[in-house]
Amino acid sequence: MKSFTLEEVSKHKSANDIWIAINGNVYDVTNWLIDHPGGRAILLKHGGTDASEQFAKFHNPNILNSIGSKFLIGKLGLPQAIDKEVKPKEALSFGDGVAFGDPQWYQGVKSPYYDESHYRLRNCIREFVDKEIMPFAHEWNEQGYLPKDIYLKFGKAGYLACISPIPEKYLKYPMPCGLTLKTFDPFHELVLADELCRCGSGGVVWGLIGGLPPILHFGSEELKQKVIPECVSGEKICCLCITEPYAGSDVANIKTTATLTPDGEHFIVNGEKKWITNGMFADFFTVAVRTGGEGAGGISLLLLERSMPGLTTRKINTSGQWCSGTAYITFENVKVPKSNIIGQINQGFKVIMYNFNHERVGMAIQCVRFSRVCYEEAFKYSLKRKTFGKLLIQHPVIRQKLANMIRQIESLAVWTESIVYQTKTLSKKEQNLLLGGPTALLKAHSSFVFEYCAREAAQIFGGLAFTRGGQAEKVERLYRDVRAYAIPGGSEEIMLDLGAKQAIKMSQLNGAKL
Ligand code: HEM
Repeated sequence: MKSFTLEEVSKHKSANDIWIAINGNVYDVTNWLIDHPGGRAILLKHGGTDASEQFAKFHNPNILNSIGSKFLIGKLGLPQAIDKEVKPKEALSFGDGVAFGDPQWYQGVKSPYYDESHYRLRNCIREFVDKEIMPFAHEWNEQGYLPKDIYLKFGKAGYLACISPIPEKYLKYPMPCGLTLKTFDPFHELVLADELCRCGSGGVVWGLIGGLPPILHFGSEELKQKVIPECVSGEKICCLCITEPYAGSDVANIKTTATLTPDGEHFIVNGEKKWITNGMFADFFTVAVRTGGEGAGGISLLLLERSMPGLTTRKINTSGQWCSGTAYITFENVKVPKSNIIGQINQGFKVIMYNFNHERVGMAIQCVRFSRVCYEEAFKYSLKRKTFGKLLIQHPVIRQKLANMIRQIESLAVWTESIVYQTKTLSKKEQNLLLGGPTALLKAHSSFVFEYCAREAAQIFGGLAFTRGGQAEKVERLYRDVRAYAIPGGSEEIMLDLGAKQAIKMSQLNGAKL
């Protein structure tokens, strides 16, 4: 990149030719004068100068990577022709270094859960998110979908294979950062999801994560070959269709029917599904249907395809998660080959339940990072915004808010890691017995913490958090995304109730003297 001295920059300060230096880079903003949302006058006032400090007061630094990149013409060099090479100081921590803005183990605190392979994955995915996702999260949410390109990039880099670890025979691209299925553990999954959530958008995260687990764990080999390779490479998308207008957390009562044709070769599917994540973009639909009598024992899971006549998707306008394609889906006499059944007939409830704990822990992991994002953004802002002659952070009331966020985030993070460790070490049978209750309670706790942090961060940002885009972009968006963590995947109320009921059951099993 070309290098300019500040003296050279200072010669460009008229409306016809205006340069500004920000954070060591030089921008030619002549063509941006008319469009600049902060007005033309302020750019003219700072034309020809290093306006890094003033810029920091009013902007989300991300815009330098998105909008700013269009005007970037070079970097700010030293007055001498040759830049002196400055040796960076050995960083104590990984990331931005904001205490509690990243997990403790990034900042020198010892953890038993992570080894060199997790560090490597963390470093790769951070670079990917910073370059390919973070600068565009706002734009994608506003437009209401993720560009096809990002699925392909994410798939090609191997990350889609890490969401639920996929056997190597289905992978078109290798797992990232030298990982193999053999060395992969649930903490790699945690690191990946956690780092992905730094983008500060539940919509982006859900948009990228598809509904593969039922096929992966219970599909026939033929179905696996048909669906998994293309979904893991990012070419196709698979969604999970359980919830209906009449049955949300009450899964056992779904009404969509699948009736066998007289020749026994096909199912005819009729019914509706609601709030289906990725439903607008999906090529494959794993659909919970009623094939038998009432209740959990009459449910099966079927694979449907967009190309099947009678399947229609309609967009639902939601308050958050704007780019995850939430859909209302109708099935009118959709003819589905019998071989598209996932698992055994009338055993679908087990297939659905099989992944519930995994999904709930995943949501807790996301809530931990989203809470951190809210805290980190508010923390940074409180160090630059002044009110009543003092920085926000100098007001005890603001420090109280930040401290209350930290104590909740850290305790949630530690509990989440502890449960992830159980999923790594306990057998599936032991997990079913021991983890259902704690996982339900963790999931409920995580959305309470997330909601608290989003609220408090929004209060610190004030009016900026009431504005879409700009400095509080992430906080404003996450505040809207919170409901997607408090309701789906088992609402807070159902999770708390399940947790309490499991506590009673476990006490009896433990032989507690009650
Ligand atoms: C490459 C240069 C610049 C770009 C790309 C840029 C871009 C933007 C954008 C996109 C916004 C809308 C709010 C947001 O999304 O953050 C904005 C607002 C603003 N900008 Fe800039 N800007 C630049 C330079 C500057 C400079 C040097 C100043 C000087 C202080 C400035 C002052 C402002 C102000 C006061 C606002 C309004 C803030 C508000 O609504 O609260 N900008 N700018």
